[in-house]
Amino acid sequence: MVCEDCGRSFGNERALGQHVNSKAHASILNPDEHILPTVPSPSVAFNAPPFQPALPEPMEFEDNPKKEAESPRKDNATSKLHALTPLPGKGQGLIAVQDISKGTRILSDKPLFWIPGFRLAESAFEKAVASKFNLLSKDDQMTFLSLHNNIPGGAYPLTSIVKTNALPLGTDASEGGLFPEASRINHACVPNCQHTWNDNIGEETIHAVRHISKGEEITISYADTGPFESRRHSLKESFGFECTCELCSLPEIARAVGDHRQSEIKRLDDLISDGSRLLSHPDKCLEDVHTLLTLLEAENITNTQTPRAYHDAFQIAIIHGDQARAKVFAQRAYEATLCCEGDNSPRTAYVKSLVAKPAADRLFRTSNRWRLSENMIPEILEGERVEAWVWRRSR
Ligand SMILES: C[S@@+](CC[C@H](N)C(=O)[O-])C[C@H]1O[C@@H](n2cnc3c(N)ncnc32)[C@H](O)[C@@H]1O
Repeated sequence: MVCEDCGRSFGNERALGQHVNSKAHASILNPDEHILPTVPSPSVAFNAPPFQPALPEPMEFEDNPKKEAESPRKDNATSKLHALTPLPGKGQGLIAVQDISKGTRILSDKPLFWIPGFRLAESAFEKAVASKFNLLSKDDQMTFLSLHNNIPGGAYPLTSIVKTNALPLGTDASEGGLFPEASRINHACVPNCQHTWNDNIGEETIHAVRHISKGEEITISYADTGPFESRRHSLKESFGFECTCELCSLPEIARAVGDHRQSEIKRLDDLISDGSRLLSHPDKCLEDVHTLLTLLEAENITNTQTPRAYHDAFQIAIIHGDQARAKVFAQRAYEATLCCEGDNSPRTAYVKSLVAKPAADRLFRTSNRWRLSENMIPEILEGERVEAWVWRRSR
C-alpha cells in the first residue's frame, strides 16, 4: 500500500494508517509545521494524549496480530481490589474494596478489541466496529454492549460505545482499546490512579498513585489537566460529559488558587519542552522543572507529569554533561515511573537503564557546560542542602 501524499509504501493498511497519523506525515502535508528544535523536546517520551477516533477516508480495520492473537483475556474475578457499583451522576464506576497502597497495580486488562485512530467516516467506522464486534464471543459481545453509552439513541450505536469508553493503547498512540474493567473507571481531574498501556504484556494497567481507602472511588484522568474552564470545555468537547469530580465540584472561590497553579503547571510544561532554551538557559529550565514539581505536589497531582518532569531534569543535566545530577534525576524518574506503571512496563525498563548509565543517553554532552562524572555526587550533604545541590541552587 502506498501513501498518496508522499509515495512511501507500507506492508498493510494498519501500517499505512499509522503513517498517515504520524508527525512525519503531517510535516509532509504542512511543511510550515516542521519546526523541530535542535534538541528534541524532552517530554515527548512521556506524553499520552487522549484517544480520539473517527475522521473522513473510509478504510477497513485490519486485525492486529500482536494485540489480538495473544492468549485469551483472563478472568479478573479472583482477588479483586475493586468492585463495580452505581455512583450518583456518573452511571457506574469502580470502588476500592480494601485499602490500597500507593504503587499497587489495581488491575491489568486485555482489550476486547482495538480500534485504529486513523480517519474514517462515521458510517465506515460503525461498519468496522461491527466487524470487530462480530468476531467476539457471545460473553464478550454482552460485555461490550453493557459498557456505558454517553450518546444513546444516536445513528451509530457501536461507535458511541467506542467513543465513550476507548482508552489509548500507548503513549502518543492513535489506536484505542475497549476494556471490560478499565473502561468502567470514571474520570477525576486529580485522580488517584494512573492508566497505562503496557506493550510488554499487551494490557492496560491501572496503578494507585496514592493511598486509596476502602470504599473510595477509583479514578483516572481522561485528558490533560488545566484550569477549571479549559478542563470543563475539553472534557465536554472530547468526551461529552460535564465533570462532577471533587475538584470541579468546589465552589468558584475555592477553585481560584488551584486554577492559578494549574495554569502555571501548563505554562511551565510548555516552557520546559522548548529545546533551544534547554541549551541556552539550562539553569532557568532546571528551576522551572523544580517549580513545576512543587506545584504538582501542592495540587496533589501524581501522574505521568511527575516522572516526565524528572526525566526533563535528567535531560537538562545530561545534555550539559552533568552525569552526577543526571543519575539522581534518573533515579527519581524511575521511582515515579515504577509507581505509575509497575516494574514490567517498557518505560520503567527504559528509565531504569538511564539510572544504570546516564551517559548512554544520545544527548549526553551536547554541551560541556556542566561537565561532571557520575561519582561526583557529594556524600556529606543532608536534607535541604542535598536539594540545593541537586537543583543547582547553592551556587
Ligand atoms: C468510560 S465511561 C466510565 C464508566 C461509566 N460511568 C459506566 O457507567 O460504565 C465514561 C463515562 O462515565 C461518566 N463519567 C466519567 N467520569 C465522570 C465525571 N468525572 N463526571 C461525570 N461523569 C463522568 C460519563 O458519562 C462518561 O462519558
